[in-house]
Amino acid sequence: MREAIIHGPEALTAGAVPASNLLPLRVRGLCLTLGGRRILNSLDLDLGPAGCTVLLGPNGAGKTQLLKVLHGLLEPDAGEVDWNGAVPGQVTSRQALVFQKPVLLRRSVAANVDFVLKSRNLPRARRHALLDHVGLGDKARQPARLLSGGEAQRLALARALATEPEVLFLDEPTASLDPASVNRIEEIVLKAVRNGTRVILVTHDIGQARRLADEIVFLHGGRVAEQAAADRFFAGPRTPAARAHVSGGLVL
Ligand SMILES: Nc1ncnc2c1ncn2[C@@H]1O[C@H](COP(=O)(O)OP(=O)(O)OP(=O)(O)O)[C@@H](O)[C@H]1O
Repeated sequence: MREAIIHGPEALTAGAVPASNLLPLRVRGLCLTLGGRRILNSLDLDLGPAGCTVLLGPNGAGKTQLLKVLHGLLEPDAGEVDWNGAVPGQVTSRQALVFQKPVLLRRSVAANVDFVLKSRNLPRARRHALLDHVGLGDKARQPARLLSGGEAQRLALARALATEPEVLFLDEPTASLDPASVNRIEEIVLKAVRNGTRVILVTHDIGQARRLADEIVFLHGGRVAEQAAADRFFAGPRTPAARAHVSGGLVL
């Protein structure tokens, strides 16, 4: 388990957010059908107030679709999503979602951040600190389309952090990045968690899950098959599907 969340001077310089009022999250009986197939099947989930929850599960388990439903981008067929008394559509602006393939404007790095700041009526002066925070301070004038994959992902994170989200959803933020880029992004994520942002992250990288997670949620068959503190989970998953997944086996 990582160290406790710090609300200290570092938090003030790196875009601290106050402890979220959006948690706890309570999900009951969530059902989602896409293309005639049941993706989420009476899924129940409870998330506590702080830290980093990592969603694990085989390809097609429904991790991305679950993030979209929690963030209010997809309407479920049935079930209840309760962000501490609010439905997803009411709280989308207090959350941010970063996709595996970041969606960036075909403008400069700086303009990408400015766009988000302006849309939220936040001071443009914050841009400098945000780009420094993600290690892109020297690339502000560069067109975003010329960034490497890791740099583009860090710009996407800067844009997400610019809104000071209470909840940050990250969908495979380091897929296909080299180890140095993975490290840099993990550092940014850890800082966000320390600063009080509630992080919900999808990954297939078991090492990353061990490094970042306070808690693991394992999805299988459209449901939460297992949920446990990360230490407990990695000491020995209790379900056969999670055991197979962690050990690299085929999950049926
Ligand atoms: N618009 C759609 N229409 C039909 N099926 C869809 C649609 N979007 C997603 N799906 C299906 O929903 C299932 C769950 O998709 P999802 O992307 O949530 O999986 P995942 O757990 O994130 O997988 P991966 O680990 O491969 O990213 C997949 O079988 C996918 O093909």
